[in-house]
Amino acid sequence: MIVTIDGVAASGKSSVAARVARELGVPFVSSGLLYRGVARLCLREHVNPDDEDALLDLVRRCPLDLRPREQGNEIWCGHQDLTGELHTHEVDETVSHVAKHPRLRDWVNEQLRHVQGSFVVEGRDMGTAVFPQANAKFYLTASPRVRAQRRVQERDEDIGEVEAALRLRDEKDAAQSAPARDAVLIDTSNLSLDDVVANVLRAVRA
Ligand SMILES: Nc1ncnc2c1ncn2[C@@H]1O[C@H](COP(=O)(O)OP(=O)(O)O)[C@@H](O)[C@H]1O
Ligand SMILES: Nc1ccn([C@@H]2O[C@H](COP(=O)(O)OP(=O)(O)O)[C@@H](O)[C@H]2O)c(=O)n1
Repeated sequence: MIVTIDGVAASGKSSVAARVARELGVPFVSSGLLYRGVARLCLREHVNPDDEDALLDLVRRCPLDLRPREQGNEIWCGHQDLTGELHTHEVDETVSHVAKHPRLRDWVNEQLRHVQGSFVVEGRDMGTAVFPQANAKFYLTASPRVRAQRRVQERDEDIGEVEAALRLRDEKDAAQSAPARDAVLIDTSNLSLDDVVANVLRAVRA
């Protein structure tokens, strides 16, 4: 069984995916971490994120390994764990540049299609481009203000700046962020995490 949870930045995708996967007893997979991993490598190796050929060369030289773990996904590059370096301001600013290239997206999607068995997968285009055959699909949204409030609880940053950055990333990610026609849309603005998880599980089990 494959369950896809797509949605805009900070709408709750990874938190919901982790909880739903635990309830179903299956792994969860965070596709955004592969894009974040490429962005991290770009920054480290001083590669231009707008140069698709250079990005493809980079992932050939430093292949990234996405490891689904119950407590959270990990990204490794050879023997190096990059997981702790993926949610920085710099990576947030770079990642949408990396994610706009079709051949780089094909490379990411190929990694994701290697995942076997049942799983919950979250991102932007999991229910559309990558797993159109999924058994259940969800698309999470929330107002930019609410999403910014949730982010500042995790990181000590200015709420206005966080909201502006989220809106900008939504714009840059718009091309790959359309909900699947058969996805259940959930506006999480006025829902608790428990409510969202309960809604998703109810629909999956129906
Ligand atoms: N419905 C919700 N109500 C309250 N807080 C939530 C809700 N959904 C997510 N959160 C919190 O918002 C933050 C961002 O959620 P996260 O799962 O990281 O979003 P995404 O994966 O979409 O970026 C997390 O701290 C999470 O606990
Ligand atoms: N399936 C996906 C997942 C992420 N992404 C890109 O990767 C970035 C980071 O995704 P993420 O899911 O880790 O980010 P948040 O939504 O958690 O902020 C997004 O802003 C997109 O640019 C994508 O294009 N397609």
